[in-house]
Amino acid sequence: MRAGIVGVGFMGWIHYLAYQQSSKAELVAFASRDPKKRSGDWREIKGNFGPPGEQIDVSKMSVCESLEEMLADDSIDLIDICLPPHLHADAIRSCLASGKRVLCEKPLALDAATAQALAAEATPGQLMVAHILPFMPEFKILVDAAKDGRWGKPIAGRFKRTISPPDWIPDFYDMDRVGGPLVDLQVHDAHLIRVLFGMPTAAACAKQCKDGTPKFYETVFEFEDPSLVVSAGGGVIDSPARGFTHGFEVSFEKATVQFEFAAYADGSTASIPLTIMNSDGSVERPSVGDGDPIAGFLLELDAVADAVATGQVSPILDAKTAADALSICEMQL
Ligand SMILES: NC(=O)C1=CN([C@@H]2O[C@H](COP(=O)(O)OP(=O)(O)OC[C@H]3O[C@@H](n4cnc5c(N)ncnc54)[C@H](OP(=O)(O)O)[C@@H]3O)[C@@H](O)[C@H]2O)C=CC1
Ligand SMILES: O=C1CO[C@H](CO)[C@@H](O)[C@@H]1O
Repeated sequence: MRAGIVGVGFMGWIHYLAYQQSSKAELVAFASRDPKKRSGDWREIKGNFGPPGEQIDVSKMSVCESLEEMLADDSIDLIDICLPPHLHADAIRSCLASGKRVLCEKPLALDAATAQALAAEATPGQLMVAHILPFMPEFKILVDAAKDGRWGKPIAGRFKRTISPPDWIPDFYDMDRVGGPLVDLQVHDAHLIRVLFGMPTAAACAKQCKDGTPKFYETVFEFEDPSLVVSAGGGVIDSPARGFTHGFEVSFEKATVQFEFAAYADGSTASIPLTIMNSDGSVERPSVGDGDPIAGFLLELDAVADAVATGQVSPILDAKTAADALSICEMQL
């Protein structure tokens, strides 16, 4: 698969690193407004995981000033949209109109109705959404187990995702530009909940707001099956001390699976490693690799390349499921 990235920021850089490791997906182009980045100087890119940006070799790539310029290149199979959320819908529509396939970073759009419309406008398999959790080894085991039934059905889940104030993201609480912590952050867990448990029918959400946008919340979801016990919590705490934490405890009929990771401002980390508590009382701690954050993105891009090659899109990348994730976020507004 020959891909071109639009938007060279944190995710553009992380995707770039994953393309370098892929044998299925090749990055052949990128579009950036910034002449420095077009010259290969990506050193000022900042994010909250992975290595810092570097000087990259652009000599074998098609370097564009705009998405439109990249869309004119017939040799590109897929546009990889790494733009801020408020630009996703227009960029996707331009790509669809040019007949390009698209991988768009989460959230698919700023609201569920737009996301559903985009999913409907795309031809089958044309639009995919980069929800990363199901490709991260600690989370992938949940999706694999729900699919193959190794521990029976998933019956309960508690999900947590909390960050410090994301001062590096302009307009974070603006629902028309980023969407705040529900749409920008909890959407990861919302997508996972949708994949594992199906679509909730209602949500009871306790929340604190900033300028009318939910900032910190704890939510219990209802499903058609009243026996499912599923909750998600987190948001933004008022301190830079703990930059990021995420985790879960998910019960299947025959096993409970636990994981948590936290990164602190002093450079320390803490974790509950992936742990499986079997109903017979045994405890397992499966190996999940060396913790390289690029590993999940590599699996994600390879799954996208497989979809482009075969026409069969993994349900994890499905645009309608990504739109459902936004509906789950909106249930809590
Ligand atoms: N899957 C995950 O774990 C994560 C996903 N994300 C998602 O990835 C997406 C991008 O986020 P992130 O990389 O952090 O954002 P950044 O701000 O770091 O990068 C976005 C890039 O888009 C381009 N851009 C910004 N504004 C404009 C504009 N007005 N017009 C055209 N281009 C613009 C810029 O690139 P240039 O200078 O090259 O034009 C900018 O560097 C978001 O949807 C976010 O939610 C973010 C973090 C983690
Ligand atoms: O996972 C993430 C970490 O937090 C950021 C701020 O909400 C998100 O954009 C990102 O998707």
